[in-house]
Amino acid sequence: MDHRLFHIEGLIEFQPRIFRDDRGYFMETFSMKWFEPLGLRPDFVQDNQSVSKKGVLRGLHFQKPPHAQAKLVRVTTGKALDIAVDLRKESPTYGQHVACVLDAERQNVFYVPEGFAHGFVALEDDTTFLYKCTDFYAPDTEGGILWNDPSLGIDWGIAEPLVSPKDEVLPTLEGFSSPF
Ligand SMILES: Cc1cn([C@H]2C[C@H](O)[C@@H](COP(=O)(O)OP(=O)(O)O[C@H]3O[C@H](C)C(=O)[C@H](O)[C@H]3O)O2)c(=O)[nH]c1=O
Repeated sequence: MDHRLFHIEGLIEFQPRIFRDDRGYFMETFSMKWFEPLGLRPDFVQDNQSVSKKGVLRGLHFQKPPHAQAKLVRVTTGKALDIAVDLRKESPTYGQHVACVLDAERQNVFYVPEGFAHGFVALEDDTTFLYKCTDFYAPDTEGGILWNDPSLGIDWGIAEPLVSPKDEVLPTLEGFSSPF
């Protein structure tokens, strides 16, 4: 299992091995063996799936403690630009982000620990986004950051994404008090 770390501590991109043959392909899409050598053992309790048209942007979301979620995200059809923003108050990279392109060709997988706002924009139609979460859905604890907050400096690669009304009114980082 190849993996890549980033300048923001805790974020990991995994590249599972894809066994292709004349039938198609086989791959392991998650294994705790990816995490144990890194000293991690995330307790995933819920799987989610969404399908998005090209240009749909979902995020930047998080759940507040005690229902904060670490996520393991991947794309099984289409392509997405995935974004994780560090909201850990004590982190030297607070407010910084990592962008990771997820696509059905590479079948790469991105791990986002607790303490991050997470979102993605679909770069192709019918982008199927799957993710494992380490806590259950807790709508009363949902929070978020505005996707185009200038202070984040995120290049989403799409000028006018399709954003839900709920996401369009999320707060900017300025004046935001992180719960992490
Ligand atoms: C997240 C979630 C939602 N729902 C229901 C609530 C709504 O009636 C409906 C759509 O929810 P929402 O518009 O919040 O879906 P997204 O905008 O894709 O939200 C996700 O967007 C970004 C990418 C994330 O990382 C989060 O996991 C998640 O917030 O599904 C559930 O029943 N369970 C859930 O875990």
